[in-house]
Amino acid sequence: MKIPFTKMHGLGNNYIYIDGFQVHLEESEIPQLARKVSDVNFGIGSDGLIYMLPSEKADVRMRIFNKDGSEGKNCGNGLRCIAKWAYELGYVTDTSFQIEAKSGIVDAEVFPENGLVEQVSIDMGVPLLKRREIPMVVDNYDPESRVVNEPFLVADAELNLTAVSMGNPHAVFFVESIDSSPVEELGPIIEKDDRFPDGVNVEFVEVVSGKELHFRVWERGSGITQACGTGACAAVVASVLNGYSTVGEEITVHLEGGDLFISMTENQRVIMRGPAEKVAEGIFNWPSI
Ligand SMILES: N[C@H](CCC[C@H](N)C(=O)O)C(=O)O
Repeated sequence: MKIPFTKMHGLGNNYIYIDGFQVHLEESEIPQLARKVSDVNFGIGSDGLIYMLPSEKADVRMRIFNKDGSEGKNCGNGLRCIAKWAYELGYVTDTSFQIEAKSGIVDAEVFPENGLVEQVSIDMGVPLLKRREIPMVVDNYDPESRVVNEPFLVADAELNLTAVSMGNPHAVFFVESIDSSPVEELGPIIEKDDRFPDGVNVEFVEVVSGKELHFRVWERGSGITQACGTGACAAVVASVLNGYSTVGEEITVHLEGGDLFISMTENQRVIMRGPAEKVAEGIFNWPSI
């Protein structure tokens, strides 16, 4: 089976995109296809696969699969690239429209120039903050309680956890210096920690000021990536919860691949603005299983 694909990235967080308006994938083969296309040696090379589809609830639907084949519930960089792609392909004609992700529906706005989209704004909605919503194991905690600057001991390290769900789970740790943050050492351990029954994306954040954060990430199912849109949103929410940042102010998040501009509104909605870039188009030879 020859599958047309487009490779796009948001600040270096890159995926292989397949247009489900044109290509039908068998449900059972998608995880293996995601693993295959993500493999830089035996496939194409990416952080995962994103499948754009028609939606019955919104203008277009996004399904995201990590490098390991697991399906994510949301993807900020993916949403911006889907918004770009859907507009440029003519599946949407307005510059404001809705995208359905597994975790819910978001409002997207594109800013086309000569029919091409480079910048996208997404209203990511309201974060989920209750321990049971992250989700985290509650044990002897109140399931309705929030997890803000809570001691979190792991692998002999004494960290302080702020947990945020942007439809997908994030463990945010504030550190003195992003350059010495233990992403490689602790990311894979925390990702699979039993306290997170669905696994977790792991972010380390250095506060430069209330309006500027440095950020590194170990993504659930993909490992270290150059950027994580939902993670950057979670970092901003965590910064507000910890009193470093202020609601209503736009915060610059410096990720390894570049900057995202994120604000949390008075009614707790998280607005993310940033780039979406197309790298290549091609045909993937997929021996249907
Ligand atoms: N690894 C994430 C999905 C991708 C999120 C990230 N690439 C983004 O831009 O938000 C998860 O399993 O929840």
